[in-house]
Amino acid sequence: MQLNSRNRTLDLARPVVMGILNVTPDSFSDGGAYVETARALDHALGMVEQGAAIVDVGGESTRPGADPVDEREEMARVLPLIEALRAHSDVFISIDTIKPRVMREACAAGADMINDVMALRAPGALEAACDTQAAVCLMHMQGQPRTMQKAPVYDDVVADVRSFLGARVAACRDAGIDDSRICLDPGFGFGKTLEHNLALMRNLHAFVGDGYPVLVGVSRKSMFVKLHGHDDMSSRIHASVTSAFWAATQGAGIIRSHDVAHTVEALTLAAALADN
Ligand SMILES: Nc1nc2[nH]c(SCC(=O)O)nc2c(=O)[nH]1
Repeated sequence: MQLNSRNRTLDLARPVVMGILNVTPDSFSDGGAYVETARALDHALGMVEQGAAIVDVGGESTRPGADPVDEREEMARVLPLIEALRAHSDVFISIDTIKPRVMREACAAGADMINDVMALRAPGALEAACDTQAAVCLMHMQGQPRTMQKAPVYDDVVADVRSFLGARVAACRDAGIDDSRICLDPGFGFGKTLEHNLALMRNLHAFVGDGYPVLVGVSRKSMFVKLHGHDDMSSRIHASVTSAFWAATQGAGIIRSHDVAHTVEALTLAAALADN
């Protein structure tokens, strides 16, 4: 299994880690820590050193309740970092954005992948993904970040999310985006209760069976607070790393994580235990 962009191929024979780099003042987990480009670059290169195969750059927080950011501000945050990172590393760079203009400018600056929590539904997003020839991650979200956690409801969350992603894949094909550039993501915490998230985790093999690399993003998310009945960062990190191990055993291809070194270790153990 691999993921192609216009001039890079990501080998997914074994699951890889996508290191999260939020250059946003309000990101829930590390908001504001890496806003200056030099510090952000340092952190990105550190994650590469720890074994990240992808660095996911985000300029707009999509945590529940987050305020939207205009595209000029978002580009001001992400483009200097993408340019600097491209100049210092050949790591796969993804841009975590829903805005077509930001997609285009980020790819022109050196990004290889568009990570879109709206699955290219914004007007112009499919065209941007097609024209840039970037790899794309299509993620499921029910509703909008500001309100998605109010009362999410599904007939059958696994079937509903798979059906949505299937429809988005069809839209990508119609737009001329090759299957080899697509990965899929159930969107943990994006319009899901704890029970919905657990059902999706339990059924990751079904998503894997749909034939596209599966990206899993549970890192430091509040679903673990509800599961464990208490909230501290180390507890969220332990649960995230354990989930990474589980996802790897179920065939996930990409694990999105704030804690790269620990997640790389979990995937190394999963590979060692697999009969491959
Ligand atoms: N593909 C993908 N992209 C994401 N961007 C965020 S933003 C909130 C956070 O960093 O937890 N979450 C995800 C995720 O789960 N999947």
